[in-house]
Amino acid sequence: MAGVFSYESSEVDWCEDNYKHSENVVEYFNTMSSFIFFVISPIMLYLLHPYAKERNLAVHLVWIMMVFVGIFSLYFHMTLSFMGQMLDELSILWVLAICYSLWFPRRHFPSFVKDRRTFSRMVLIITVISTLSSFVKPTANAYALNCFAIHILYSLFMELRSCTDERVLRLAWASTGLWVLAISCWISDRFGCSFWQKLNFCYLHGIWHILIVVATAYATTLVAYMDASLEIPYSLPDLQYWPQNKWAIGLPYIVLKGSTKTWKRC
Ligand SMILES: CCCCCCCC/C=C\CCCCCCCC(=O)N[C@@H](CO)[C@H](O)/C=C/CCCCCCCCCCCCC
Ligand SMILES: [Ca+2]
Ligand SMILES: [Zn+2]
Repeated sequence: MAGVFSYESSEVDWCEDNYKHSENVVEYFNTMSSFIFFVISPIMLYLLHPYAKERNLAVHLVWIMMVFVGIFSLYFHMTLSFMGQMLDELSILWVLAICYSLWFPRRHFPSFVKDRRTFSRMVLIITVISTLSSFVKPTANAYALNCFAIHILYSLFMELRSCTDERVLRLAWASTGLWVLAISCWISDRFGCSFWQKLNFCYLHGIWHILIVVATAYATTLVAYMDASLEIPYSLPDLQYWPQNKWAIGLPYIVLKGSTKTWKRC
């Protein structure tokens, strides 16, 4: 049992040289780049709060869980232990499960699913089964997780086919572009390591951490905005960027320009 916590007990080893900068930290840059989760998550919790308050406070679970993904990612790269690998991957699986439960469009529910509560229960059962199956062939987990991104992209494409709103389309392209950059770094670190070692540049997995967190911020705001337009249209959701809306770069978030439920009752 103690073996699963021991340094380098995972079968996965990223391109960055081990113990290059510290004898206690296996992959120094990959470990340090995990701090990006602790920077972006509180900002997103703050920016999404007006939408979460109006729609459902459970929305905050996404970025609370992202803090845990950051903690486990840091622990994994610091030790390359089997336990670190499983915690890192399983926390991502549960973030995905929360996103699907909250935001998967109702009209694409399977015919036997009547409402979101039943859909969330179905997602919960599938996630528990997937959690148990992840121990069968742990080296396949990361590939399975990346397949969800393909499904998210496909669902977004289907949803946005008829969309003409410039700001929404721009956010969708930005999220997709960031994800393409991120996954290129992940794949290149995995399969092109000897090339990057010759160039003495083995930091692509750390760069993936930074890009995927920003891609997640973009994608979660995009799906939350589409959800708000459908489920709470009276609140007149709009897209803005933090810290400076004029530049239309930075972190996207939702402002509610209309009345809230409470006001409506008065
Ligand atoms: C209707 C659903 C809407 C979903 C919106 C977006 C949901 C984002 C969900 C998860 C966040 C992923 C956080 C990634 C953390 C990375 C930690 C890490 O680097 N782990 C590696 C080991 O250190 C491990 O090898 C990585 C495994 C692959 C993870 C795949 C994550 C899929 C991310 C999906 C992002 C979607 C972006 C879509 C853009 C249009
Ligand atoms: Ca390494
Ligand atoms: Zn990582």
